[in-house]
Amino acid sequence: MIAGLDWARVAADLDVFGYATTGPLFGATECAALAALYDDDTRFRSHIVMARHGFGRGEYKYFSNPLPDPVAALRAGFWPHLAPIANAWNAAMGLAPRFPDAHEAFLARCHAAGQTRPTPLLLRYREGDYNCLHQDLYGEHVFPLQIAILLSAPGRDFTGGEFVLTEQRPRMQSRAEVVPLAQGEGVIFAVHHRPVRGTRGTYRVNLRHGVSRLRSGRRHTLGVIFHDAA
Ligand SMILES: O=C(O)CCC(=O)C(=O)O
Ligand SMILES: [Fe+2]
Repeated sequence: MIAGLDWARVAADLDVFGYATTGPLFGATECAALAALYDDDTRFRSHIVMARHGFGRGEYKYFSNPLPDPVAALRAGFWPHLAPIANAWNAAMGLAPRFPDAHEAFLARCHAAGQTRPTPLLLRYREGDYNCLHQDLYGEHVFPLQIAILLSAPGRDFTGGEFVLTEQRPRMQSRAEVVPLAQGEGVIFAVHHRPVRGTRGTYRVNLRHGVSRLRSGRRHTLGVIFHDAA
């Protein structure tokens, strides 16, 4: 399913918009099974109630190792496709880090720098909940792309609760995008910066992502971040 994506389209969308949708990655049954893990506290290393930190309203939990098979499979499966894009982005932005062919090798680099805690997470929102615009940076080592997968069915399980991205361009006003997702679909997006070609060369734009307020229902998401956390 990952290898079967139209990777030329994904790479082009990432370069033009800073994000790309994946089409369905999981069916409704797999989505429900992943969302149901939320209540199994043996699977997680920490639980964050967003309102306590000023992050918004709603909650999330970071998985502990070993990651559930589908989550580990997403990290390993997307990596070989995303690493070349990330390398091209860092080259264009004048950032030194380059990413190895195997995700394990990048994780070893994170771990050696003290970023040892796994970052994939499950999020749960209820009516009135939202996720403030943010960036998932957890230390010096950053993989510039991440994925969020919608596990709930929009319109049926919840209304509102749109995935939003903003892009802050140097000395210009910010631009917003709302990303429509189907149940089981993912969005690949820039964690922090992305390169944009201008008339005077390439510059970096700063991205943030979040979720607009749920009008009704309940929404679960799976977040896949490729760097581990300090
Ligand atoms: O719930 C969402 O769609 C966004 C989740 C998120 O912030 C993330 O996966 O990093
Ligand atoms: Fe996030």
